[in-house]
Amino acid sequence: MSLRWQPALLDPAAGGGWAVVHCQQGFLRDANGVLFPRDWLKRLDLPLLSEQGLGYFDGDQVFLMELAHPVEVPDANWQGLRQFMMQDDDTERFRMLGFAAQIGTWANHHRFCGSCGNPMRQHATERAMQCESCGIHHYPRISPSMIVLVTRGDELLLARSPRFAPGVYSTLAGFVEPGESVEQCVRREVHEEVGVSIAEPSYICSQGWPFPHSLMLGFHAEYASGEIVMQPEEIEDAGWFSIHDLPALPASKSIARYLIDLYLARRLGHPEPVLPS
Ligand SMILES: NC(=O)c1ccc[n+]([C@@H]2O[C@H](COP(=O)([O-])OP(=O)(O)OC[C@H]3O[C@@H](n4cnc5c(N)ncnc54)[C@H](O)[C@@H]3O)[C@@H](O)[C@H]2O)c1
Ligand SMILES: [Mg+2]
Ligand SMILES: [Zn+2]
Repeated sequence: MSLRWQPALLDPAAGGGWAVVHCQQGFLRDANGVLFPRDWLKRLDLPLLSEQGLGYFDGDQVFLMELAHPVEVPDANWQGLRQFMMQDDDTERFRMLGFAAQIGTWANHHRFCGSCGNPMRQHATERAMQCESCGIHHYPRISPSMIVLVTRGDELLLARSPRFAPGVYSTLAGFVEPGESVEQCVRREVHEEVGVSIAEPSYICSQGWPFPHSLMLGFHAEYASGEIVMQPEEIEDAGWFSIHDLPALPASKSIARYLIDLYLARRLGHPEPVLPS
């Protein structure tokens, strides 16, 4: 099956095509969706920070207009990326918007060179920003992060961050630090966040996660030793939950939920879930 959304490097100097409009607050949408005729948008007085060629949706060229702040457009409103994820059954559209949000945020944050302070411009043949003065390149930022389901037989170790929706418990996650392997990160983060030690973690699968630019590397690990000691600030509550009595869980499109559902399916002999790509 061919995918409806295909990223590609398009020249923003060319006219025509469709555009999504993004700023820190989300995407512009109207009754027709998130794609607007690009030439029509160009006639509006938009606070444009950057314009990027993104790729093809259903074979049509799609560009991104990254704005400094949200503006009022008649019969349109702004919607955050998380809302699209929660509402959208159209996973291809969410993939496009996740890509657009990451490229937009990156382009916004690389308008000036971090080395010499001069303006940056888009590289002609690569997805990169290049300094006009010192020549340094900046590629889109991706942050590798581990996510792990720790289990003890029929029990799952789940935790709450103060950022979660009320009542929701999830698997443990954390950013990989320079110089460490993902497996070392799994052990370190589990120890930092809940104080327990684990057996050798096994890799399950990965998921690009555009909040804001993570690559989630998903693991399973059996508990080895130690009592739960919660990390102040990061972890609001943590505990062992029976597979027969689980709390509210993360959104079904997340790898966190997939790792939990996969363990339950294997434990209970049910069909295995599929992680939405
Ligand atoms: N897809 C999923 O199912 C899922 C589930 C949980 C978490 N996540 C994602 O995993 C990532 C990491 O999880 P976490 O928030 O628990 O991380 P974490 O445990 O490492 O702690 C977060 C803290 O790390 C620091 N931080 C922020 N960005 C960083 C970076 N790029 N590198 C190093 N440190 C940074 C900040 O102080 C932040 O408050 C986040 O992007 C989060 O959105 C995804
Ligand atoms: Mg964490
Ligand atoms: Zn420079």
